[in-house]
Amino acid sequence: MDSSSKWEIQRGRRESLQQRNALLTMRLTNSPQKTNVKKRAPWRGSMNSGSNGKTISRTPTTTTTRIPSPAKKYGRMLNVSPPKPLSLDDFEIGKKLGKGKFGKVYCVRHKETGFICALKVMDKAEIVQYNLQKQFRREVEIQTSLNHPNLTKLYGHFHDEKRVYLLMEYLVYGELYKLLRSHGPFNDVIASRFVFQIADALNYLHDKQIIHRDLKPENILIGFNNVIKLTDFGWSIINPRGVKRKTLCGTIDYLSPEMIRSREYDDKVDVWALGVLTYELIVGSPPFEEDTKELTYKRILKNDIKFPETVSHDVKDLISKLLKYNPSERISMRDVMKHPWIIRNKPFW
Ligand SMILES: Nc1ncnc2c1ncn2[C@@H]1O[C@H](COP(=O)(O)OP(=O)(O)OP(=O)(O)O)[C@@H](O)[C@H]1O
Repeated sequence: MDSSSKWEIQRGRRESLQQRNALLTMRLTNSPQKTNVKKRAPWRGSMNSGSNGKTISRTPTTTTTRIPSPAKKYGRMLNVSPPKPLSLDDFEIGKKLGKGKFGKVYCVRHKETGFICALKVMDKAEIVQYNLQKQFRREVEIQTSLNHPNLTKLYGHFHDEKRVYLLMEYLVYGELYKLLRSHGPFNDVIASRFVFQIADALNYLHDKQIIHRDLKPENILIGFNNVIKLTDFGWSIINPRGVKRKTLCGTIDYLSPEMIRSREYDDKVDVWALGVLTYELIVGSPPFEEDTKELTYKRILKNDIKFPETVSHDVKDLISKLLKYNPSERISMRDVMKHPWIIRNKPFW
C-alpha cells in the first residue's frame, strides 16, 4: 500500500463521530432519501437538492442575511445606512482550498475592498438531510462571538436559495494535520510553540464557558509566522460552570476516559485532548492509537501511555499532567502556559 492510501485510511479513522453518524444515517436511510424539507427547514429559501458540481453557480441571492455588525446597530442610531447584505456576487472565487464532509472551501476576494478570505459553501439540502441545522446554527453563533488570535475568525455568513456561505479568515498554510504528516513529528521548540497557542485559545474558550470538544490536528489551521488557529466549532457548546455534559462526541483517538465511560464531563475533555495533541506533535502518532476502536478505548481507559525514549523529561511531565485519568487533577491551561517545557523552549520561538 502506498503512503498516500495509508494516510487516507488513517484520516478516515479520525473522522469525528459526528461525521461517522451522519454517514451511517446516510447508509441506513439508503440515500437519496426524501426529506421532509418544509418541516425541518430553518431557511426562508426553497430547499432544492444541492449541486455537487465543481463551480459555484450564481443563483439569485434574494435571501441573503447581513453580516452581524455593531455598525448596523449604531448606524441606525446615527441615521447612517447599514452595510449592504452580502451575497456571492460580492466575491471573485479563487482556488478550492479543501473539501469537508459537508462543504467546500474556496479562497475568495471581496470585489469592493480586495479583502482575501476563505468561503465555506454548504448545501442546505445536505444540512437538512443530516439534520445538522441546530449544530450549524450553534457553530455560527459561537464562532461569531469569538475574538482571539488563535481562533479562526468568522467574519460573516449569508445564504441563497440552495446554499449557506461562511466567510472566514484565510489561513494560508492549511491544516496542521498535513504538516504533521509531511514534516512531523516536531522538535520541542516547534511543538511547544503550537501547544502554547492552543492552550491560550482553550483558556479563552473555557473562560467564556465554551467547550470545543473536537480538538485534533485536522481542526487546527496554520497562518503566517507559524501562528496556528483552532477551527471547526461544529461540536462546540456553551457550558455554564457547574453544568455537566453527556453527549459522546469528538474523534476516537482524542476521546477522554469520562466520555468513553458515558460519564458527565466538562471542559476538562479539551484538556485531555490537548494532552493527546501534544503527544502526537512530539511522537507523530496519538498515544492510544490501535487498529480498532475497541482496543483504543481499552488503552484510554487503562491510561496506557508509552513514551519513546527520545521524548524529553519536561514534555513527558506535561503530557502526564494533561492526560490525568481524573479530570479534576488535570493541569489548568494557565499552568500549561507556564510549564517548564514551555518556558525552556520559549526563547527559541
Ligand atoms: N479558513 C480557512 N483557511 C484556509 N483553508 C481552510 C479554511 N477552512 C478550511 N480550509 C481548508 O478546507 C478544508 C475543508 O474544510 P472544512 O471546514 O470544510 O472541512 P473539515 O474541517 O475538513 O471537515 P468537516 O468540517 O466536514 O469535519 C480544510 O481541510 C482546510 O484544508
